[in-house]
Amino acid sequence: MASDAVIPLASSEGFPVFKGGRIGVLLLNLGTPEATDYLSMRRYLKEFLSDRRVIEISRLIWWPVLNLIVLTKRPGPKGRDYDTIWNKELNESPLKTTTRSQAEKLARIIDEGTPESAPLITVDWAMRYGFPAIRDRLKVLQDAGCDRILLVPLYPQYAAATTATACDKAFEALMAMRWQPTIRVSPPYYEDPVYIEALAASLRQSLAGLDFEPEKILASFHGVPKSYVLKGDPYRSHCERTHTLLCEAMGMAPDKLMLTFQSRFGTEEWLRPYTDETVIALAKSGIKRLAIVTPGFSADCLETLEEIGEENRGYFEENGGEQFAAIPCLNDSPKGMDVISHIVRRELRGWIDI
Ligand SMILES: C=CC1=C(C)c2cc3[nH]c(cc4nc(cc5[nH]c(cc1n2)c(C)c5CCC(=O)O)C(CCC(=O)O)=C4C)c(C)c3C=C
Ligand SMILES: [Fe+2]
Ligand SMILES: [Fe+2]
Repeated sequence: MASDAVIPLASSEGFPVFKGGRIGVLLLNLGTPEATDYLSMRRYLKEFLSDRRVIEISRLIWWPVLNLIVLTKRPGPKGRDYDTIWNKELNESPLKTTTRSQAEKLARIIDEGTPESAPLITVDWAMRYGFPAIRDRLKVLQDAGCDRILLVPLYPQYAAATTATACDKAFEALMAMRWQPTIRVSPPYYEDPVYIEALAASLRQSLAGLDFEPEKILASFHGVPKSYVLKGDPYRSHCERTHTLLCEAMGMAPDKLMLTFQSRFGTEEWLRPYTDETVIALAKSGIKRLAIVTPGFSADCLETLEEIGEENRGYFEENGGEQFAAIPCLNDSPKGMDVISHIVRRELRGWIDI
């Protein structure tokens, strides 16, 4: 997507010609393995779980646990989980396919909506872990003449383990640059009316397409250890706010559209209520029809397609539940693209009005 068109800056003889005048928009997401085999999975998990923003416990304790236990035991079974959701056509994970498509569609929206300013904007995408690497795509944008870059972390709710680490990685790359592009970072959008309306519209549409009416709906967000929030991470408050606004937009009480947290890792206590325990408790209490929506994920991924769509479906059915639906994320749907393009347009203001 990076265009070759650059704007050379005038330069006296004997000095380099600089390229500038363009604006880059870099969509950022978490990252994903390159393949599902043991070594690819190990490489991905090693990078991910070596991040101090993700695992905050002392390195003295974590290093042996990671290298001797986690990276020995986890790559195999997790690779098999990824196998069940893998995009076989493109031979990549769904997170990559969707993030690329979001960037391509955003470029088209900018192109079609604003023909005069569009040639000045280059849209690209990168992953915090794995590829395309943030450092490499920043370089591509700079080489394309982008002297101003908007970073767009695709996390509606801020967490140090996601948003901050993506920014850290971008600023780490900037540390090595003599001529740094000017950087803006788009804020978390957990209460943005465009996001809430998109979630509500997508949930309404998905519910209308089901052949059953759920008795309960879970709004399941990725968890973090409770200690991270106690130390000052606003993540839980952001999730609560999204949940409250979604309940209002849907006209549903919070005990009908319930807030839960998924994807626990390790032995520490994570944010509660846990999604899996809630699913089991609801099934055991006689609930027969359940739907789960995952508003914290901008794109479907392992955590939604496999953990919710397969694992939690299994828990529900094994414990007496009968009908289950995993509601798709906003992804690159028209509503999903409304959210991303709305944020990008707003955050570019002052640089360029599109
Ligand atoms: C162990 C600590 C982890 C924290 C803290 C954490 C926070 C966090 N993660 C996401 C979004 C995603 N996580 C994904 C996968 C995933 N997450 C962890 C661990 C933590 N996440 C691991 C080890 C994995 C890999 C799979 C596994 O081994 O279980 C994904 C999916 C990526 C994909 O390829 O599909 C996403 C997305 C958020 C939003 C978040 C904190 C708010
Ligand atoms: Fe995660
Ligand atoms: Fe998971």
